[in-house]
Amino acid sequence: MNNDKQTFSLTAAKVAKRSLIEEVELTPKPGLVDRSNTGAHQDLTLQLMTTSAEALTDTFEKIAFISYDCSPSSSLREEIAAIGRDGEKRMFEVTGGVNTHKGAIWAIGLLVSAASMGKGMYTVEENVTLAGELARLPDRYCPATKTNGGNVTAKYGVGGARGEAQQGFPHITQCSLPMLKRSRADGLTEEKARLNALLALIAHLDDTCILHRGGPEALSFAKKQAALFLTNGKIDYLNTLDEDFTRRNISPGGSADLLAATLFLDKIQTYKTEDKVRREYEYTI
Ligand SMILES: CC(C)(COP(=O)(O)OP(=O)(O)OC[C@H]1O[C@@H](n2cnc3c(N)ncnc32)[C@H](O[C@H]2O[C@H](COP(=O)(O)OP(=O)(O)OP(=O)(O)O)[C@@H](O)[C@H]2O)[C@@H]1O)[C@@H](O)C(=O)NCCC(=O)NCCS
Ligand SMILES: Nc1ncnc2[nH]cnc12
Repeated sequence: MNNDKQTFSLTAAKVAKRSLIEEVELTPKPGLVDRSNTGAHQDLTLQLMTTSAEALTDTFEKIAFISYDCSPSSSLREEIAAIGRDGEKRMFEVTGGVNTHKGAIWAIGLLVSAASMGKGMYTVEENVTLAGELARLPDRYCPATKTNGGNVTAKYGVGGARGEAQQGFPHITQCSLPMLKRSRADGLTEEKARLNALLALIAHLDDTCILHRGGPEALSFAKKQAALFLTNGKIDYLNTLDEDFTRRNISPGGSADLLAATLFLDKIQTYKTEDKVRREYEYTI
């Protein structure tokens, strides 16, 4: 039993880290850091994002470990929040104060917890439902600090990262995951399937990162351009979008986080079926 708990916790953490790295390496992404450029960011690099992802493995492992075979409860919510905040601290330490993965720690942290509650056996629907339940529980120790997301959610009446989780990640279940699966079923490469999934998120998400930088006009521009890409589907068009987003200082950082969360959910599904040797080999990287 303890062995299973340790194995799953380590596996979930490695899957989480890998999902973060796959997200940042996916290229070309509009306005975001990728293998070609740093998009609309002056303080982020591919190396910094990778270092940040690697430093977070331990956070995800701890979250999985304390959640294993549990049910959502106020005490679990508060324990996870404390580990998540330590993770944010670690992220800021290794990045020299740059916010690389705050939204991802939140979203993937909750999903790691849910997956671990089900010992890796739950479906995507069960995982997002439990993660949502956990996110709706109060956290008495949440500091009342002002955040970019907090400012724009109040100003424009959008749900932001907190709302997305509390509603059970509707943009993952209704946009990115179906798009990822449909694109694979249509025979597209894995890279193109992931780009489609990202653009499906950008086309629909009220991303507080975009709102904070450019207000509703920037958000509406990003959504329209992403929807256009999904109808025309040409990779070249993504390079044009990358230039446009970067020039306008648009960064769909929330969509990037949710893409990583989508990849996590997609991969963790195979835990129950994959043979152990292959799994341990694959998740070592
Ligand atoms: C619930 C929290 C995530 C806190 O949320 P809040 O909205 O108050 O805080 P923010 O600091 O603004 O972080 C939210 C980040 O979430 C991403 N995001 C945005 N919109 C959405 C959305 N609709 N759905 C899901 N996720 C979304 C986004 O992350 C990306 O942007 C980050 C860069 O943002 P920022 O620092 O603002 O950067 P710049 O634009 O460059 O700003 P300046 O330089 O101009 O200042 C980057 O991380 C991207 O990945 C949002 O930024 C959560 O933190 C919380 O409450 N935690 C407590 C601990 C806890 O309970 N944990 C439990 C689970 S572990
Ligand atoms: N690839 C990326 N570029 C910029 N911000 C991000 N936040 C999460 N992933 C990101």
